[in-house]
Amino acid sequence: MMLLETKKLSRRFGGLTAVDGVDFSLPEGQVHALIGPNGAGKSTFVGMVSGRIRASEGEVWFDGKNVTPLPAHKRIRCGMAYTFQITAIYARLTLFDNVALALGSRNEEEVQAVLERVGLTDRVDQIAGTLSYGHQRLLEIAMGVAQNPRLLILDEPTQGLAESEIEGFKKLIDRLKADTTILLIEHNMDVVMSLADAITVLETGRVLASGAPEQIQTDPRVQDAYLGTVSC
Ligand SMILES: Nc1ncnc2c1ncn2[C@@H]1O[C@H](COP(=O)(O)OP(=O)(O)OP(=O)(O)O)[C@@H](O)[C@H]1O
Repeated sequence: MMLLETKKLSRRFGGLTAVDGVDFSLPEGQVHALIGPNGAGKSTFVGMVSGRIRASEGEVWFDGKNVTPLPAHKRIRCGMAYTFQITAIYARLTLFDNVALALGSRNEEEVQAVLERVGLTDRVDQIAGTLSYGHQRLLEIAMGVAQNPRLLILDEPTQGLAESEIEGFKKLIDRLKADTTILLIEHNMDVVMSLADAITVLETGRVLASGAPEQIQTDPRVQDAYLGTVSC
């Protein structure tokens, strides 16, 4: 069954159509990467999926229900979680408090179990703002997985990470995908190719191509528009 579907989803900002009639489906259990050049509409698309941005037209279906009219907090209750391009942690609070807030519980075992999933257990009492940038991003993912989501949306999770942290991130996604369907906006093609079961390429708000990584990598339209490889 499809966990997430969008039907002719569009968003206009004044005269600009940022997302233009996107049909998209994501089966349960998949890691699906959304790629495309800057301004292609990726963040606007996931904003409409999560309910932070209102759709101009079209529908979002989640777990067999039309969630288009639901505000973001109700979609979270349905099982969606997301992290943003910019980190959204409580910088003055400890890791424990950050995760406890996301969990809605101060149960020590539960908080530790969440931190364990992202490999931050040894920093439970540290003030979040003093973490390295890479660790702050991991904490943010921890706050997303704390809700045990059916769908985890990650908007450019590796942006600003060091090479060594990116390797750790790939292992983290490998572990998380056993329990969670993942929609990943990502610019790093190495990360996309090693993690994604399927890829959708957006260009000027439209789906340029969608399919398995091998298919996308060799698609001449994608190479021309995005991957920058010369094709004959
Ligand atoms: N609130 C807004 N008001 C006006 N225009 C907007 C707004 N949000 C996005 N846009 C425009 O919509 C288009 C798509 O933007 P969006 O951020 O969704 O692209 P993106 O693919 O996520 O880009 P990037 O990779 O740079 O994050 C861009 O032309 C952008 O300038």
